Amino acid sequence: MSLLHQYGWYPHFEQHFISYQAQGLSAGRVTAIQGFKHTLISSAGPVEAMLSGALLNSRESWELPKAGDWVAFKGYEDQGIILEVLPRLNELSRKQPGKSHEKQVIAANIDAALILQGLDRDFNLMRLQRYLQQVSQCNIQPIVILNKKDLVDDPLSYEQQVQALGYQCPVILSSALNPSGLKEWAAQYLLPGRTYALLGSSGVGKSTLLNALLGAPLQQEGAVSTANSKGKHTTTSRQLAALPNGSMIIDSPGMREFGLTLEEDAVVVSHHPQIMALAAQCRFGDCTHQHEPGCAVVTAVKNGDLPELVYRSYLKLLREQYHYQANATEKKRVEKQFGRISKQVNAHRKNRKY
Ligand SMILES: Nc1nc2c(ncn2[C@@H]2O[C@H](COP(=O)(O)OP(=O)(O)OP(=O)(O)O)[C@@H](O)[C@H]2O)c(=O)[nH]1
Ligand SMILES: [Zn+2]
Repeated sequence: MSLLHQYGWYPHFEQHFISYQAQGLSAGRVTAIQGFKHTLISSAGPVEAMLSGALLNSRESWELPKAGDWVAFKGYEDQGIILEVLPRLNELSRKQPGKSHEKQVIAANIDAALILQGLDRDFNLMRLQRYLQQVSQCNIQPIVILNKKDLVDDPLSYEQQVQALGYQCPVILSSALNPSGLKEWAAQYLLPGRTYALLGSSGVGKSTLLNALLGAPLQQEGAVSTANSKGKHTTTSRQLAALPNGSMIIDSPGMREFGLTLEEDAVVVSHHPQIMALAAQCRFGDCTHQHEPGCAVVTAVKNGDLPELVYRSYLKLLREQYHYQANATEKKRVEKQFGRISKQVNAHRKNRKY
């Protein structure tokens, strides 16, 4: 297998690359970015590349190469100039914090996202659900990893709580401190030639996990710079790391700041399987599942058929979405409505005494 195929060179990229190949360009995948320096892996091995001026000046920042992107570049020995980014299969993106219109792409061409939570104080179903929704919206398959299982007596109960959310995704109980257990689930879920994004709050064990999977601490690729008389370390860390079994994990700094904000045009409801299934039975096709008569979602919450947590999380996401989109008057109306719904749910809960 060629080096490119080992790094996830799917037919999709191959097809889009044909015209660039005719122009004498090479293909490479971005494994790390530091400032202007892009480290690529190409069929001839690693290449240090810069963006061409034309690319840099003609594109929005989210269109520029990110970890995991495939690019067409002009090679000069082990250096290169990136001329184009090949169309992405998907992008792990979020809305740019503060800037309401710009999206921020953190990584590209991801087969699955490893969403880590620690079974210590970090465990939070509501937050987990937000990750699940965000990742699903990006068309990326989620895999939940409940790490630090060694810290609790009943790890299975946590797994069941996650399963109850209704996402059809693997839920793995893990301890990053136990390499043999780790290798067992990794062999099952991390496949050669596939790319995984590593997500999770600070301290959940991302580095510990990645190092254990690599079998050695992730090498800092920066060396003492000879060009710099101060001998300052350049600290380029690999952002896309190849594991010994041939799978790849993207653990970029951007991922660690992955705020879970929604895309502006995202339709919240369509990414929760349980709500989606119920919505088909709502009286109105455009039901927002808040105040509408004949809403199957609200009925299911009241009957206890839909976990209240799922519904609360849906309302919260919906409210956030309005927060980004709505003008001031609209916002007030929605806030009021949200207050009313929360009260209803609380009152209902009191009646049912749970
Ligand atoms: N008990 C236990 N501790 C763990 C496990 N995995 C990681 N830890 C510990 O949790 C702490 C944080 O782990 P890291 O791997 O640094 O977490 P991280 O997610 O990389 O954190 P950031 O770099 O801040 O994003 C370290 O002290 C680890 O030794 C686990 O499975 N069980
Ligand atoms: Zn409804």
